[in-house]
Amino acid sequence: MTGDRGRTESTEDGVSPGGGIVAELGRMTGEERRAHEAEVAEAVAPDREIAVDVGDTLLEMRDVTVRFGGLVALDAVSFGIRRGEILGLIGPNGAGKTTCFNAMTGVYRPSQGQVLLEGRPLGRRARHQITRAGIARTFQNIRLFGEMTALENVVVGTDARHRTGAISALLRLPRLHREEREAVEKAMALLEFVGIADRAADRARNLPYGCQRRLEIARALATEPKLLCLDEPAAGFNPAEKEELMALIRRIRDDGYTVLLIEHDMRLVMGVTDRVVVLEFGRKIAEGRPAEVGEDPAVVAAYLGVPDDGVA
Ligand SMILES: Nc1ncnc2c1ncn2[C@@H]1O[C@H](COP(=O)(O)OP(=O)(O)OP(=O)(O)O)[C@@H](O)[C@H]1O
Repeated sequence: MTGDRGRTESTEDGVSPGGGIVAELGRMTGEERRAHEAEVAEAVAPDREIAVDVGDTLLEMRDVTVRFGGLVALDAVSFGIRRGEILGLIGPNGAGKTTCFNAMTGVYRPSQGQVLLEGRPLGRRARHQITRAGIARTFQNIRLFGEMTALENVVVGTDARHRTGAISALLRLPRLHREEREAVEKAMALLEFVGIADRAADRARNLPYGCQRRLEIARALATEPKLLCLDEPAAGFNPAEKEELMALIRRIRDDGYTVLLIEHDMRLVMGVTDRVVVLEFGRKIAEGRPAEVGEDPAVVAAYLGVPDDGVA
């Protein structure tokens, strides 16, 4: 830390709200732009070598039961999420999808069973500890800091990774300055990755709905998760926006992340996922490749009469 003291880092140099970067992008040639995009991808997913291990189980739900009083919201549900895949979690309204997310992210404690991340039980860890352990999520109802800029919302996400303690922060030691600058650079790269760098300086509440959804994803990615859980990220999107979102989710996976996707829109689920788990009334009724699961009679029956908002 003493070695850092000689540096002339200032917090100002990183805290530009992003307008400069956007103008710079506009001036780039095609080749410069591609090189820049490669740098951005590198900043966004520094751990992309994890893709080498595609296939081993990252998270395991082992006989997980969640009860609310007399209601069994999840009934001995077991499935694994493999590293490097996009797993779809689908099922009619009230099937238990969000409860599954909540059990994974520490919002609810399973009444029975276990959630294991890389073979280790999450146990009674608090939500922030689970974020640090590597699970990030977005919400069905967007939850952003409306008065903060888009950039600030993502910087807040990077805080989960910071090592600077309260004393360093109070004394404003050099490591804090460095971390602040790195956080802003990383946040800018993430905004670019999700396609909203030009809105970096806008307050979150003033962003169009689609940008807010993308911002939530950027903020979740800022925690450098091993597992990214997306709860109905396409809700309220038109078909063109859904296509763009699917492309983004694939890019996230291709950059080395593992994605769990809750989605109502069957077409979206079938088009983007590697595997699908289907819940109905808190029970797992099917698991497999999207094409197989889509033809499973139990799944077809579960979805009969359920409007598929993906069909235009
Ligand atoms: N905090 C809670 N208290 C009581 N019951 C709850 C609670 N959360 C969920 N439930 C109930 O548990 C069941 C599963 O709900 P959950 O929200 O997980 O379903 P879902 O598949 O995500 O549905 P949707 O697609 O409508 O979001 C439902 O019957 C729901 O009413």
